[in-house]
Amino acid sequence: MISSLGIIGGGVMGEALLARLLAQGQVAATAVTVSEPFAARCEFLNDRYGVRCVDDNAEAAQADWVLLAIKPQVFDPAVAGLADLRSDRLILSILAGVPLAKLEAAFPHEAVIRAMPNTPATVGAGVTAIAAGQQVTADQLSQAQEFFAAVGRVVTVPESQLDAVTGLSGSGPGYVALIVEALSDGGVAAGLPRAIATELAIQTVRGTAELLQETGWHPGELKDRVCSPGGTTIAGVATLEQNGLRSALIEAVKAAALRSQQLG
Ligand SMILES: NC(=O)C1=CN([C@@H]2O[C@H](COP(=O)(O)OP(=O)(O)OC[C@H]3O[C@@H](n4cnc5c(N)ncnc54)[C@H](OP(=O)(O)O)[C@@H]3O)[C@@H](O)[C@H]2O)C=CC1
Ligand SMILES: O=C(O)[C@@H]1CCC=N1
Repeated sequence: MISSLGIIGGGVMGEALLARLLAQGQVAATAVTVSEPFAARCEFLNDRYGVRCVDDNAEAAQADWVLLAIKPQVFDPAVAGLADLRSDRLILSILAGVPLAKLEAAFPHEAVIRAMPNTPATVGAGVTAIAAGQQVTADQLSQAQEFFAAVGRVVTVPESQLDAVTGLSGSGPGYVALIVEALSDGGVAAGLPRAIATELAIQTVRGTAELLQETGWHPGELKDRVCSPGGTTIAGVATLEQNGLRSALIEAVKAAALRSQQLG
């Protein structure tokens, strides 16, 4: 159980993590302080989750655990003055691109973890990659793994891989949402009602992911199993290849990884 948690930035990801940590009993609402400049948002978080929400980052940063969930672009002003408040906190950052060196320079006396979760965290189906800073003990690393396990799977990676993680799984839900929307559009173009087309698209993506995960099949093997000789799927696959689906996705991950580097 987390003794006290401060969340700096009560936006999409701050709320996603908060909601799941509360639901999993990893922290009590009375032990959480969120700092968030947007008053209406603060009121919402307070009403919905029973946590204290303030517009002063220094208040949230008094906690034993501090989760940085602000945009990378406001990192410097958001953490200014927070280093000297305490010297024994565990600092967790989910900021895209911001490297451990910069985080450790901002919190020089403390253990810092850089992490990259993703939005399916909202429903406990996320995946988070984490990398530990120089002052993190084995105990703190396993506590951080448990923290992010509240929102899905956790992998530990060298920090050098975190921008690539950001390009793939951090940003990936955006790509998959686009794919689902396009599949639904295709269904509508082929004559389906929109609601049915979207339901079929979502369940197809979900079922395919579950099948791959449960069987451990290589994705190519699954593709081969779906393609009947001279059938429908190979006609669709050939069209995807002509239109560059694979290279579009590869380039998307590379572009997002590069952008993550630039944000740091
Ligand atoms: N969205 C995603 O899928 C993922 C995001 N991330 C990372 O998580 C972080 C947060 O992203 P996300 O939740 O999407 O962003 P949001 O914009 O939804 O959340 C950031 C929150 O921080 C608030 N804020 C702005 N300035 C300050 C400040 N100086 N002090 C305290 N709070 C401030 C914002 O308020 P206001 O709106 O009023 O400006 C906003 O509510 C980013 O660093 C991002 O890289 C990581 C993984 C996935
Ligand atoms: O788009 C972004 O910058 C953030 C980081 C990963 C997902 N969303």
